[in-house]
Amino acid sequence: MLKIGVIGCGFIGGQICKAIDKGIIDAELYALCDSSESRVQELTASLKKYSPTSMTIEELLQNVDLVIECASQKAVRLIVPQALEAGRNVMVMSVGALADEELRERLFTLAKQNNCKLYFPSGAVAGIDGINSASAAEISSVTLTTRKPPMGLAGAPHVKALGIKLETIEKETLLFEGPAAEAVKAFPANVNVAATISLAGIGFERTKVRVIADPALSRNVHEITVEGEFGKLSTRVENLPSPENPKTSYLAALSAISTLKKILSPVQIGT
Ligand SMILES: NC(=O)C1=CN([C@@H]2O[C@H](COP(=O)(O)OP(=O)(O)OC[C@H]3O[C@@H](n4cnc5c(N)ncnc54)[C@H](OP(=O)(O)O)[C@@H]3O)[C@@H](O)[C@H]2O)C=CC1
Ligand SMILES: O=C([O-])CC(=O)C(=O)O
Repeated sequence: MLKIGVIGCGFIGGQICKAIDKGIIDAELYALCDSSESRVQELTASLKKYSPTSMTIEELLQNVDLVIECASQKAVRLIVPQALEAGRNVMVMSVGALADEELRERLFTLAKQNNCKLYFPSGAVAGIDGINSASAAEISSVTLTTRKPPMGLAGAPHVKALGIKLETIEKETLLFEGPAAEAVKAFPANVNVAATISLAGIGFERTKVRVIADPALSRNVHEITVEGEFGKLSTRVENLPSPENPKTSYLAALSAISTLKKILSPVQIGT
């Protein structure tokens, strides 16, 4: 049975572990790692079937078949190269880290050299399948518009750097407009989806992103528009935010669970 190690025991990590524990994913939950040991213990205590071992990153990488990163962009830079060097397959949630071209090339080269797979779930958006298909021909434009309740954007470097007072925003306000390469740095915990869209489509410089704070919203809304030789594609998802981490939508965790099921299934549906 596939041994899974989860790095990051927050909302997404917790949902993945619970899905494995319930038998929704036919794999063994072998190890956990988090910067906070109490978070590991709390998650382990909530499980019924598995009692994964709390490990350091180095121990975890030596002991599992598939490493799941659901921690932070910083963690991707630290962990994913080591995991691939150790010959492990890796699922990455903090995809925004791949806006760094040097890191991206390194990870893709290491995956190839070591015959490993890198998985990037669709996350909190719909339409990655369509972008993948469309990219087999010419794509002329890709735009992501993300709308979140203002406090869902709290702590973002862009918000801090500009001194934006989120609590005083009274109407829909455009906070950022620019290429995905900049968006994922400006909002590292909010628009990782922009990175996944960039990887599937026309890259981090040509993918355009708008981030809007809207106090009228209670959901995280992601809209994608793609135009190309295939025609035009538009998707819109109104995501319920996680009650534990309002920056993250529930669908993002479900997409990780669904990707795990796909990895383990002999039947592959969709692009
Ligand atoms: N691809 C996508 O569509 C989406 C991606 N994401 C991204 O996925 C990641 C996980 O999201 P979520 O579960 O909501 O986040 P949470 O903040 O709920 O959980 C992340 C956990 O990982 C821990 N952590 C961070 N860095 C490290 C590290 N280097 N080593 C060990 N543990 C670490 C955190 O600890 P501490 O709090 O102490 O830092 C925290 O406990 C985030 O980067 C998020 O931005 C989220 C939504 C959608
Ligand atoms: O969960 C979401 O709505 C999207 C998100 O935070 C991200 O892509 O980083």
